[in-house]
Amino acid sequence: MIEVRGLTKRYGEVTAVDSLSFGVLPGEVTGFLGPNGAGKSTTMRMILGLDAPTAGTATIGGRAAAAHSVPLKAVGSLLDAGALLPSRSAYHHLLALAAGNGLPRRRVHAVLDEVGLGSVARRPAGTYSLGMKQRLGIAAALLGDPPVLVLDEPLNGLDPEGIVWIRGLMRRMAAEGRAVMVSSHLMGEVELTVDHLVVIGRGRLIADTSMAAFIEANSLREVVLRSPQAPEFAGRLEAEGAAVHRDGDALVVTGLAAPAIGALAAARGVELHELAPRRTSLEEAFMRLTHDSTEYAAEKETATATDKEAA
Ligand SMILES: Nc1ncnc2c1ncn2[C@@H]1O[C@H](COP(=O)(O)OP(=O)(O)OP(=O)(O)O)[C@@H](O)[C@H]1O
Repeated sequence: MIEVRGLTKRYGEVTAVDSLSFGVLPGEVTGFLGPNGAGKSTTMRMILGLDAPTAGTATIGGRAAAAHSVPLKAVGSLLDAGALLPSRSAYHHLLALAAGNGLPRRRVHAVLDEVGLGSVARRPAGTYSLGMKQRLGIAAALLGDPPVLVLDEPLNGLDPEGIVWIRGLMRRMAAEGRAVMVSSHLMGEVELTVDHLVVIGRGRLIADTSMAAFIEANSLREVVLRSPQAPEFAGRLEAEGAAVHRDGDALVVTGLAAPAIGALAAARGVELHELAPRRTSLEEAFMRLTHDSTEYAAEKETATATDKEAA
C-alpha cells in the first residue's frame, strides 16, 4: 500500500503540496482527483521518489520508493507515456528496462502480451500512436509485477477503445490485490472505475472517501415519470409526502423512491410509461467540491463578468 503523511512540497513561494495525508489500499482503485495545478503530479513524483519532499513522508509497502532494492518490483508507474526513444522498439525498450532491474526476459514477453502489443513489439516506438505508447508505458509499469501501480492521467488523449481498455486493466489489477492509484482532473473519467476517492485542491486534502459514500452524499434522488394520468397521480404522490414538479410532459418526483412510486401506481391502476431514477452528475458535485480551490477560478469569473458587461 501507499502511505502519505504530512507530505509537503514548496517551490519558492508556491506550496504545490500542503501537508497531505492519505492511504492507497491494496485491492482498490483509488482515484486521485483535483483541478489542474492542484498538485497531483507533484504528489505522485514524491511517492515515486522522483522529487524530494520539503516535509513529510511517502512510503510504498512501508519504505520510501528508492529504498526498495528493485524499485520496479515495488511499484510500477506511468507518468509521461511520450518519453520514449523513437528509434527503439517496444521490445528493446522493455528489454533494456528489464536488464537494468535484473528482471528476466520472460517478463518482457508476459507484459507485451498483457497490453496487447505482441504483434507490433519490433516496430520503432516513434511510429506508435498515442494509445500504443500508453500501452507500452503500462507494460513498463507492469514489468516487475509490482503490488502497487501509480498512473498519472493515463486516459489523457486516448480514444474510447483505449479508455475502456485502461479502465478494465485497472479493475483487473485491483482484483488481483494490487493497490492502484490513478490521477485525473475529471470525475467523469474515473467515476465508473474507482473504489475510493482522494480529492485535492491547491495542494490540500479536500476529500478522502469511498466512491459509494461520495455517490450517496451527492446523489439527489429524483425520479422521472411519464403517465397519461400524470395530473391526478401528482396529487396522490404529494399526499404521500413527495415533492412533484412538471418538466414538459414528465413529472419529476423527489422524496419517494422509484419502487414506492411503482407500487403506488400499481395499487391505483395508474398506467406508467416511464419510471426512471436519476441523480445529479458527479462531475457537478466534484466541481462544487473543488470550486474554491481551482487555481484559475478567479480569472474565469472575472472573464465571465466582463463578458456579461460587454453583452
Ligand atoms: N518544478 C516546479 N517548479 C515550480 N513550480 C512547480 C513545479 N512543478 C509544479 N509546480 C507548481 O506546483 C503546482 C502543482 O502542480 P502539479 O503539476 O503537481 O499539479 P497537477 O494537479 O498535476 O496539475 P495538472 O492536472 O495540470 O497536471 C502548480 O501551481 C505548478 O505550477
